[in-house]
Amino acid sequence: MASRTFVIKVPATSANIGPGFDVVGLSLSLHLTLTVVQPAPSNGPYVPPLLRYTGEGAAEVPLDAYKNLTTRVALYLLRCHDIRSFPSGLDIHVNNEIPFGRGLGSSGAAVIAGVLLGNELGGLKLARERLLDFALMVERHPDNVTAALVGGFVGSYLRELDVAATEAASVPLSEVLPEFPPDAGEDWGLNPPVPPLGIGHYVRFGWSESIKAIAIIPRFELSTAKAREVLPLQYSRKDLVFNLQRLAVLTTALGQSPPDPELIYEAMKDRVHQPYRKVLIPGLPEVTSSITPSTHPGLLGICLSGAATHGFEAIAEDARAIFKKTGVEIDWKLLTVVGGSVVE
Ligand SMILES: Nc1ncnc2c1ncn2[C@@H]1O[C@H](COP(=O)(O)OP(=O)(O)OP(=O)(O)O)[C@@H](O)[C@H]1O
Ligand SMILES: N[C@@H](CCO)C(=O)O
Repeated sequence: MASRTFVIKVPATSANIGPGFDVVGLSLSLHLTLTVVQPAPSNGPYVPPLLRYTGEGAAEVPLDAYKNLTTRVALYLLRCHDIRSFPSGLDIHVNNEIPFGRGLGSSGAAVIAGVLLGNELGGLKLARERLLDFALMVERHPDNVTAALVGGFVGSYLRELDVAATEAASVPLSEVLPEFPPDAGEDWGLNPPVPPLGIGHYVRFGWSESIKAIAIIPRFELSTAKAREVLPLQYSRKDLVFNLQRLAVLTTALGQSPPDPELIYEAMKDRVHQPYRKVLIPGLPEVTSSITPSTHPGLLGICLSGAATHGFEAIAEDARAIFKKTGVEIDWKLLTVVGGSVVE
């Protein structure tokens, strides 16, 4: 095999879109891009991968391929297919536009980049559905990873697995992606847990081209793990029905042209996660209640992330002013909905 270069491009995502907690996701126009040079096989000594990284997170992300999330996921895929190590002399340049821990799916993108990388390096030719199984062994809620893989406005569910498959899919993350000792090199890791078939299933909804996303990005990180810790384990029937009613309307309403602001604004309300997360994001309740389609024409809905057709700057600047009162500085970006991951 001759030396080859390929590029993996994975979009950012926003999950939940209000009421669709752990169900819906949207791929957005910021990207994690890997440029990979895979040299022709040679008989020389084994050369470990060289990982270089620019952009968001460059100062904190590990550059050891046995510790970095993307390359560990790639290695997991390879080991599940009896390929014990990265090919010799691999050169990976990562350029990342997705800020970490700000609700734009940076970890989901890193995981999807990893499954696509493993698939390419091993020549595995796995179908998208199977790649999703591997991603779901690492990131266990499907909304971000599915939207990052397939692109667009996507709804997904995790299939109810039989007992053996449930056990196989529930192994601790430390067994799926163990911490590699620095010098583990080629011999590490026997029998990684192979994902059951068909864990996640999805459908793509329509998305009206006139709708853009205003990502309001606080200048602090909030890890998904922390944001999940504050959620209750049980909900009332009233709150459950509140969300189901809105989600059912929202999935179609966002695909209609022209979009109906009153319908969408109400359909983006949520009682499952946002009310509990307001303690972690001061200013959120005021932003979601005081910026409305009547005060800000063009606004369609606002959630932990928001959507509009026009009037973007006024919406974002008013959100900035509200957050500022609570001591939170923000940046904002106008993003479009883009296609899924590509390998070129
Ligand atoms: N490109 C990357 N390469 C390596 N590790 C990454 C990369 N992107 C994210 N990570 C890891 O994922 C962590 C962030 O994940 P987390 O799930 O907390 O937030 P998020 O994915 O940005 O937000 P959310 O899931 O709420 O949309 C980072 O701190 C880092 O450890
Ligand atoms: N649905 C998840 C997405 C975060 O990545 C959550 O809200 O915790």
